[in-house]
Amino acid sequence: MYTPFKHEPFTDFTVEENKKAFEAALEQVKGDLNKDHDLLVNGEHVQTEDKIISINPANKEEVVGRVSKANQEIAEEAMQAAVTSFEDWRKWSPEARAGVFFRAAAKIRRRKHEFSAYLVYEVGKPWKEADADTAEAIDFLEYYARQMIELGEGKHVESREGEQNRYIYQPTGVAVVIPPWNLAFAIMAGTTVAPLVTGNTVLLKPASNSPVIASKFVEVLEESGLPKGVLNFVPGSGREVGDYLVDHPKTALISFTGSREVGTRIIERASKVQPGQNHLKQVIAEMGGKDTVVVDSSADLDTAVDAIVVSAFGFSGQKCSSGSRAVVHEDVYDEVLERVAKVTSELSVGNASESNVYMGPVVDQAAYEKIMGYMEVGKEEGRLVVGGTGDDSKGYFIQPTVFADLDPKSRMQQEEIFGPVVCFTKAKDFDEAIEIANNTEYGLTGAVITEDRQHIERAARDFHVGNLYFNRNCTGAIVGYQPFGGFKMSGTDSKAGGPDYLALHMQAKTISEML
Ligand SMILES: NC(=O)c1ccc[n+]([C@@H]2O[C@H](COP(=O)([O-])OP(=O)(O)OC[C@H]3O[C@@H](n4cnc5c(N)ncnc54)[C@H](O)[C@@H]3O)[C@@H](O)[C@H]2O)c1
Ligand SMILES: N[C@@H](CCC=O)C(=O)O
Repeated sequence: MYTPFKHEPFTDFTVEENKKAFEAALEQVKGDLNKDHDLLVNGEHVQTEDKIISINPANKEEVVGRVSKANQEIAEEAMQAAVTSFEDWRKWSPEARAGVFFRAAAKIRRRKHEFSAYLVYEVGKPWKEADADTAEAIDFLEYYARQMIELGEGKHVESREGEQNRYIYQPTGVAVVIPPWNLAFAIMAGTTVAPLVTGNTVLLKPASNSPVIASKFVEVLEESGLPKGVLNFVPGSGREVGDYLVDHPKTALISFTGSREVGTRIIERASKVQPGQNHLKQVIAEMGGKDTVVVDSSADLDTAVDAIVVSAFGFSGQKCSSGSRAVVHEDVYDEVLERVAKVTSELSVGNASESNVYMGPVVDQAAYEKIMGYMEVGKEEGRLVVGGTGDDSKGYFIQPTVFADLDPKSRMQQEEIFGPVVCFTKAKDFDEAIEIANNTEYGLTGAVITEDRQHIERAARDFHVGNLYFNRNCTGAIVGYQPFGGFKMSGTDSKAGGPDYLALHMQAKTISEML
């Protein structure tokens, strides 16, 4: 028997004991940096000459780890292992499979700060963000394992005289999992565990900015009793290994989370039937966002300011759920803008390993240059209110930035910047605010700050996003409470951490038996 699902609590770092424990974990992990990490192919640890060098974005000199890189030959071996091991793994009972992930969750919980410390070093997450990322990873393991047990019997369909009917779920086959670097633990773990616990075998190709945390997770799954070949770890270039696996005729399912550009490319490639392929590939693709916080004239302005700041600058705006647009009713526009600018100018930016830092670096040089490029666009299209500067001499630090008076159709209000930048646009009334909010190609998250019940109902009906929040920020979905996934170009609306998610990794089978 298993206990009911319970969320992993966040750590309160104002408690001295917790702060000390986290400092100790940072110290311990620092001593473990710059080590080699292997591939995992058919249960064998494999090292290659060619490595992904994972760097601390807060300190370019610091190597977090050196991760062996797969090529197409190794990817092929891993694919064969996944195909072979599927025949046994798919027959494991849901309880037996779930048991592996309950054990893994327990191991991660015991070493929670250690995993979070890796996130601090590898992707520059401030303590609280790193802790939340690890907690969400544990939640995904616990939640999906329980869900699989519940789905194990299938769902009820009617039988009738002389005929017994059943409706059961069976795994799809070999899954290729391609996660992003930003929720480097939670999304990587969640998208890996969902296909595994449902009986598929997996090839995990981690993001090149976060292969070390992925390698640590794979180690835990190995120690938790996953049979050889069921999970294969194949870090490598997206274009080389990613394309090879996406195109492979034995690939049955692709679970991708990342940018719109790569996601739509994967959907297109996966739709092409390859020689020797006699099935259609299923694709889950969760992609970018251009998320809006709408502030109504009736809004509580303290709530509005907090919602805009947290949405825009949490993890330096590097979340698909980041609120990079503020659409504010003209009656309160000037006041909200002034107050957001003040709070923004006081946010601390620095090395994420320091406890009091609100915003760490952005993830790498390419991200730094892209975001700094948008600063110039913003100055041309709107008015720079605060921030706009960066420093990449030691790490990739960018000041939190507010632009005002943007045209809703401007590039700043349409393109995903994925950095610490929020752009204000004025709306003459609530209808116009919702129209502006909807007017992007994305449809992932949104928030509305209002005290008006009719406006709540209007937005609930017409604000076209997968995750809509009232009177709070638009980030931080919690497993089981806020199943997460977007509409339009934000993805295939596969709600991660929700009751329908596992079914996307399985095929439903109807069985009818004459009695
Ligand atoms: N909707 C969501 O749930 C969600 C969650 C997190 C991040 N995101 C989005 O992810 C993006 C940021 O993440 P990113 O920079 O890692 O995205 P990305 O698209 O650059 O990379 C995502 C993954 O795809 C791989 N990849 C790159 N090229 C590939 C190819 N040709 N074939 C196969 N795989 C390839 C990368 O190595 C990485 O593992 C943002 O757009 C963000 O909004 C979306
Ligand atoms: N699920 C996360 C966002 C994932 C994308 O980066 C949130 O709700 O903030």
